Amino acid sequence: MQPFVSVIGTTFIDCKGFAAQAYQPDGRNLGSIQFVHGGVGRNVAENLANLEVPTGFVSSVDRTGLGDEVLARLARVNVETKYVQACEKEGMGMWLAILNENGDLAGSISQMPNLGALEAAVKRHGDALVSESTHIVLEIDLTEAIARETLTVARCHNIPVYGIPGNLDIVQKHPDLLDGMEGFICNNFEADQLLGIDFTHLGRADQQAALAAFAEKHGLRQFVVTLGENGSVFYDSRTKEAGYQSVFPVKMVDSSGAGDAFFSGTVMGLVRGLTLAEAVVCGTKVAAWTIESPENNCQTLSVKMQADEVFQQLFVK
Ligand SMILES: Nc1ncnc2c1ncn2[C@@H]1O[C@H](COP(=O)(O)OP(=O)(O)O)[C@@H](O)[C@H]1O
Ligand SMILES: O=c1[nH]cc([C@@H]2O[C@H](COP(=O)(O)O)[C@@H](O)[C@H]2O)c(=O)[nH]1
Repeated sequence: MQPFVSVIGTTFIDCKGFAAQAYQPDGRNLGSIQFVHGGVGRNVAENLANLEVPTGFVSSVDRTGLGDEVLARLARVNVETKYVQACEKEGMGMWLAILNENGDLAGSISQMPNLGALEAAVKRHGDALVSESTHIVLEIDLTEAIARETLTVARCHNIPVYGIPGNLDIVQKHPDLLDGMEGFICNNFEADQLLGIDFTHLGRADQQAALAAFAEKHGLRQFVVTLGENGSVFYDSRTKEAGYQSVFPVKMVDSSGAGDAFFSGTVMGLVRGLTLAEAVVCGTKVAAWTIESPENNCQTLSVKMQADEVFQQLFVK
């Protein structure tokens, strides 16, 4: 059966400042400033489409030229946007970010969109959109109602859900949302908060044991924690497979979007039937390509060629 992944999440416009020299928080910093299409959900939808996974996006945008541009860019890579709500205002969030001279995040401020229109759309169309999908990707920190409605409908239709956090606002208060989820991927700082331990500073074996304990407790099938330049650790509670994946070397341009890209590559692998250990290799590759680009996504054509290459060479047995 041909996969179709529906991504439920936010659209942001990112304003990124790149420091040309050593960034000084209190001083004047010369560099370049760019507006880039962002938002965790939008980034993942574009990445999945670039990786040739048939994808739909469920979100809200502003009824403005900028909103039209977001939809046009997604249409160019064949993302289905029929469930995207056009709002008079506050349909899209904004993310102001400063990247230091090494491409690492030096500071940021987020302005969330108003999630009312998306919540209403999920209530109205949830059943239809889930029944049109083989897999769901859910940005889990939107509103509790969006998360619960999506998970309930997906459970009714027996459709697997992969979760990605935003600011941990919702999942931290309601960790039961992870119960029975197919997959969840977060970074080590989010794992510190969610697991309530100093996950970041554990050794690899203890990190894997902590993932296993959390996943088994929540009936979460696959749990991956990314560790920035130190790679990622993962656990699959069905196969009991635990492991560690190191990074591919990169020419750092902009680290933002790396987590979304890692998530996208891993989900692409899982949707294509790879094991979790194989899928995190795809995630690691897609993250590396994204880090080498000032955009939140890697370039379409090169992604298409390289993703296909990776898949063919490494995993088609
Ligand atoms: N400096 C780096 N070099 C190579 N790969 C990296 C680097 N930083 C991050 N990555 C890749 O991106 C993934 C996600 O990065 P991370 O910083 O953990 O996520 P987030 O962007 O959510 O904070 C990592 O698991 C790794 O595969
Ligand atoms: O409160 C939020 N801050 C930031 C983002 C988005 O997160 C992305 C950065 O992702 P990462 O965490 O993978 O670096 C940016 O595109 C930005 O728009 C978001 O959705 N919500």
